[in-house]
Amino acid sequence: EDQDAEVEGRAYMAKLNKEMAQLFNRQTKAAWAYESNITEHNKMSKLNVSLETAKIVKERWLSTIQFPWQSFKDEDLKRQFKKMSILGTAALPDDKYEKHHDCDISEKLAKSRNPDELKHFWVEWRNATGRKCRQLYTEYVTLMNEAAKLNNFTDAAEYWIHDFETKDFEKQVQKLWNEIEPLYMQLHAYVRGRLNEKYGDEMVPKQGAIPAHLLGNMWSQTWGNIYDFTVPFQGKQQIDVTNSMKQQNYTPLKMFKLSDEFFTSLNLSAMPELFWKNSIIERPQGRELVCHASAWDFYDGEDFRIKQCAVVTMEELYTVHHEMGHIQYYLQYKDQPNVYKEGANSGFHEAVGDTIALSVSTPKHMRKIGLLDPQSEDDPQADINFLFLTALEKIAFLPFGYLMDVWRWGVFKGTIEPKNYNCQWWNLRWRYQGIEPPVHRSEEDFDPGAKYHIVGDTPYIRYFVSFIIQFQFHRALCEKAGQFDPQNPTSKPLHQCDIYQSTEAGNALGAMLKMGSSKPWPDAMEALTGQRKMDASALMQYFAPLYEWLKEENKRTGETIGWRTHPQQKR
Ligand SMILES: C=C(C[SeH])C(=O)N1CCC[C@H]1C(=O)O
Ligand SMILES: [Zn+2]
Repeated sequence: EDQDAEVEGRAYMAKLNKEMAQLFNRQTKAAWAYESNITEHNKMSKLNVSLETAKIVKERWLSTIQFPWQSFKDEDLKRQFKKMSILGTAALPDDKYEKHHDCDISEKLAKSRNPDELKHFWVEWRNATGRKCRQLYTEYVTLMNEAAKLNNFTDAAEYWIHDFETKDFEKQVQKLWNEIEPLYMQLHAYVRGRLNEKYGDEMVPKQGAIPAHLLGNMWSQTWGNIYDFTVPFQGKQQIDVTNSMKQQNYTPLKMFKLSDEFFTSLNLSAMPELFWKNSIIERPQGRELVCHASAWDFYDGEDFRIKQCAVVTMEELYTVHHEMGHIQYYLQYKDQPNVYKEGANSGFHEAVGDTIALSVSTPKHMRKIGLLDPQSEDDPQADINFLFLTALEKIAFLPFGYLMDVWRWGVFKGTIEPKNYNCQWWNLRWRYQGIEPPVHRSEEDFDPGAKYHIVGDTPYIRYFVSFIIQFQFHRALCEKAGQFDPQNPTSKPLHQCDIYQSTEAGNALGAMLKMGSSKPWPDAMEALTGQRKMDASALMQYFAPLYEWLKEENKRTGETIGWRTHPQQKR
């Protein structure tokens, strides 16, 4: 009768996928209504719909786990049952589920060159956000661990890591970081040297950690905003194309159309009419909304949206491509059963747009689309400048992308206790990023809570994974586009590759994206790159010329590599 159970299971799963699609469509609509117009009414209806959805999902889960799916013959049907037998936070009783979805905070970004003003923004932001959330966060951690245990996980760390379907995942990401750390140390030493020149020994000690508020980003997670005074060779072609975009009257819509055209040039899907009708690409007047950029799948195969308060800058042009990458993934796997409508793993979903942006950001491509003077040529110094700007976005990010969930895994496992939340946060920030707070911090503060993803319950290691695998994707696509030769990697440098208009590359990317999560991610990785593991070699190959330059330059100027002194407790 196992045979009958499998036949019945197949019909059951087909029906369940259709029902889940409708449930998720309704839930996503309610979430969109709230996040695009924050009112008490929209908040309550989002919550009610979430509770109703959780109740139905839990009922279906109870019948799903009744099936003897582990003994089914059909591997694909088994995979669908396996995925559907993880209930997640819907396992929580209603009153607890409700509390788990609170403490959402919109975020703004601050940039200036006045250290006192920066310090003010840095401190005030944390007083207005994280500090208020510490107690709630502690309760959230308890609930998350409770939900994890209801799903037969030891704690929420195991539940989150389970998503990557990779045994020894934590070891793999630690190994990747160890391979990249020497490059990060060189970049850190060079940037600290420039900050020391600008702000002096008192504020930026030559051998110490870098004060967090001077790096051009509220969380010191990317350093692109201080490119102007840290660039290796001044006076070269201006690769920050923000001014060109403004001079050419770029609008947010034009930025999205530019990105759409890149995808169609690869023979990938154009954005459907509904996307242009339903998306929010500029901050609307007269209402509160969550401005953190996001891409939405409404699980009906037609309705896909981006919500972004886009402004005309180069940084935002990259975010546009990042979000459009999510939508492209949704479009490519829209015919999969509902249960497979996700990335091969969550890092894949974050990597698609960034991979495209690696081509878009090249001076070669910027000249093609008229944002860079066509006469300007790629002399070796301009080339280093370009690699340096990309490193400020990609290499500077890696320790932050790594430590965010190292801290949270510790919190969920209980190795980081509430009484040490902030102290352990700064220990990790010092150890991995070589930064320190500009003012004294105590356990009255809750600095992790100043980051959207921490209070928004969004895992973060996906971005670390994305920043590694996007270079593997880029290398494979460049090879297919005839713009990189693995036998002779320096003949066509990887960082100068632009896959624009290559249908070979686009077809290969599309084939991987169409899979959704229907196969374990190593199969998807292999389909595009021929590799079955995450591998830092593509990233190291991309940045090799910069790495060599940094080592020579830091030796020439006698920079100390690393940060000797422990965080001085600021008065
Ligand atoms: C753009 C998004 C939405 Se999925 C984002 O949260 N990112 C993209 C890169 C890192 C991370 C962040 O902003 O912290
Ligand atoms: Zn994303």
